[in-house]
Amino acid sequence: MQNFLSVKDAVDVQALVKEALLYKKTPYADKHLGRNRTMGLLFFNSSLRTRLSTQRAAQNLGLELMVMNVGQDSWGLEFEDGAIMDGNKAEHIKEAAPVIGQYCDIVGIRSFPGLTDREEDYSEKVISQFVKNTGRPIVSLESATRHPLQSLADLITIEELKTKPRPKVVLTWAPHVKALPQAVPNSFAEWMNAADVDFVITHPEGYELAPEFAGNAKVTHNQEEAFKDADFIYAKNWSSYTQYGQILNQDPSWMVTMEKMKLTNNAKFMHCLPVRRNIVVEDAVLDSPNSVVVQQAGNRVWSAQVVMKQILLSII
Ligand SMILES: CCC[C@H](NC(=O)CCC(=O)O)C(=O)O
Ligand SMILES: NC(=O)OP(=O)(O)O
Repeated sequence: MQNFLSVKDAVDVQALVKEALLYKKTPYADKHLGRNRTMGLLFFNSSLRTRLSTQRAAQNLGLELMVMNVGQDSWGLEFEDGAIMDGNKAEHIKEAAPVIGQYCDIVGIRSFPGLTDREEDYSEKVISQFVKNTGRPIVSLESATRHPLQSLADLITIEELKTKPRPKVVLTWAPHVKALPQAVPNSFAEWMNAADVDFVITHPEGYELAPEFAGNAKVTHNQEEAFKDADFIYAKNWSSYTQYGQILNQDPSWMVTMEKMKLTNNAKFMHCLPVRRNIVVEDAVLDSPNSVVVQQAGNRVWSAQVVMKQILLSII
């Protein structure tokens, strides 16, 4: 595995899930693998789960770690080719990336989209410049359009909790107070489309995901219809892709409630976190035994660990 940017970097998704579940039973089985190797984690944006789970996974593999908040701990970075750097950015990615590659054997990058220029965001300008200039394997810690470590953890959770060979999995849009990226739903959709599940996406009009991500999913604007007989409900807010970065709808009737969960087949409730209680989902659902958001977050360790193992095997 050269980089981990999307589901396309997972040669065998089911094998990756099985390896991750094995790590869950034997977390220190490969404690030697990362000896004398260093992983750098660069955050352009906030994080709790990704920051901590990736560090834990690295420790389980014997990797040394460096963590940096780009722009706060380090210099502001310029990504424009040919830029005349007379503003507030002191360093160009063409220097920063190869220098980071001098210190780290693997580099993780979190960089959210700007949500103003769709072409720029969907060209994955930031992470692709790190791939081009670092000279080391790059692991996405959530990029402008995807969050693969989250999606792998989501699939691990569904695999360990499903009660039938092909569960019905519903990705539902929910309201939010801010314009959020499409990265988590995009990524969840492409991993579900690569898995053996009955996948349904439900959202109000105007929130269609890019076709490359929605793939063959069934899409409906009728949330109650989507919830019927569902085995997993995955809630997430995202801003419009078609009217890029816009909040078109904050209709509270799309919030996930116990009443809606009663339409399902005793479904488990999933969310990547952080979640806005009583905006995205009501307290009663999150506080119910059907919420698996903490177990799901715990699986981020095994998701990161199995990916880092594959990357280490490609560089040793
Ligand atoms: C893992 C999710 C990260 C991010 N979430 C947020 O930015 C939520 C911020 C908020 O609720 O204020 C997102 O939606 O992509
Ligand atoms: N789900 C997730 O990636 O959480 P953080 O943004 O806290 O890392």
